[in-house]
Amino acid sequence: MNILVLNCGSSSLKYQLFRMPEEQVLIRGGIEKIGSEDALHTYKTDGQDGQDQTTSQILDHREALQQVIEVVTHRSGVLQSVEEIAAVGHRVVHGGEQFALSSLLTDEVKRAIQDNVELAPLHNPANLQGIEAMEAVLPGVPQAAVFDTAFHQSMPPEHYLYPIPYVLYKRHKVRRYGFHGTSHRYVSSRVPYLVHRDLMNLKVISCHIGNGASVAAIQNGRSTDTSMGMTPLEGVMMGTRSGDIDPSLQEYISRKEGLAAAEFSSMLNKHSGLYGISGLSGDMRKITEARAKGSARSALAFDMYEYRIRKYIGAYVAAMNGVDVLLFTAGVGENSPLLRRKICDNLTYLGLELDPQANDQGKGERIISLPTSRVTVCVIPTNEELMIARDTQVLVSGLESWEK
Ligand SMILES: Nc1ncnc2c1ncn2[C@@H]1O[C@H](COP(=O)(O)OP(=O)(O)O)[C@@H](O)[C@H]1O
Ligand SMILES: CC(=O)OP(=O)(O)O
Ligand SMILES: [Mg+2]
Repeated sequence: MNILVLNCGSSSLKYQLFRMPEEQVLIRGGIEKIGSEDALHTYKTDGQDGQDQTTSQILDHREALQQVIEVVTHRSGVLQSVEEIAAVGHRVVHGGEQFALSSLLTDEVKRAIQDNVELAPLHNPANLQGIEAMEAVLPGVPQAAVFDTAFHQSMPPEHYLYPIPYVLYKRHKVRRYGFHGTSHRYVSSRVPYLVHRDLMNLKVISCHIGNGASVAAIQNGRSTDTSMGMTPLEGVMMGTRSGDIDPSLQEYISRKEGLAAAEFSSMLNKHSGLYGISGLSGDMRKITEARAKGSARSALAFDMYEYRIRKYIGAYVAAMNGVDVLLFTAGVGENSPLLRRKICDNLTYLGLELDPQANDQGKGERIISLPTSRVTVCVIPTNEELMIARDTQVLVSGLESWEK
């Protein structure tokens, strides 16, 4: 069975086509700058060394998906026709309180995603566009939604409520939801394979450090707390997002700078974080390079970023009354030995002993602490797309009309 997995952003789209249950990736690709004259589509088929790319005018997600289907079924030679796509799985960022699990897409589920647009205005509209465009391009093909928020629905109320008037939760669902759940679920599910212990008896702190970044406390296999909140802005410092700030800054800065609410929100989401402090970039590779060349502002940005992640780790050790496994994942977490070392060098009070060689030189899924360490530190490359393909396979296999 071939399953197409889609991650639709506001101006981008990432996709992978899986052959299931073998879990073989037949083709992976992405389109950037959707809505412009020079949208860029890059893709790579299984076994191919380099990657192919084309630029063309792509005005919306429907056109983008038509091009994906055209590449998958014709240009790349991966499939012969669209008939060979058995199901589609979508990353949906905000599922609100309705979804603790992935779900087949029905009109009711789509309405629920629409209802949550207000809670994730940057993400959910693009996810819905992708779903509707796919319905038009592949009518009748079953589709599933896999929610970033679902894994964190296990948080208890004392962790997910804000200490503000309770009526706001009742009236408007103002609470913490948490994100990157598909990634935290995937990487924590890999822990038993690495440490040979039962996840049900482990306290795990999972650091998903990519463009967006979040830390999760996972106890007995379930998320008990996580750093992102009602939106993906709360928590640690990120590439361009501030993470936690004093809420009074809004009133003060808006008055001083004459900013409207939307402008203030845009400042926190797009002009803050590593980018805001360094004045250079939100990309950790550029910050690391500039820091090495002596840029004081990039060094400051790096130190703040590391410190704010470490504070959350400390908080979650306290929250769970201990930690057995500390794991790093996503673009920065997987690829920055420097960040991992700086974090771990300041956690020795936990009895944590990093293995410098394994941290610097190893590749892929691995333990990077010494055998004597009281906390096992791991790097586990995330694979949200595989998780989405697996959930979609399970969901469509249960369909009565299922014939493929
Ligand atoms: N070798 C590396 N060293 C440090 N940071 C890296 C490296 N490779 C990628 N990154 C960082 O990973 C981030 C992107 O992470 P990713 O998980 O792909 O994000 P997203 O899925 O949110 O777009 C960027 O900030 C990028 O700089
Ligand atoms: C929810 C979220 O922050 O996602 P991303 O890291 O892909 O921006
Ligand atoms: Mg990501």
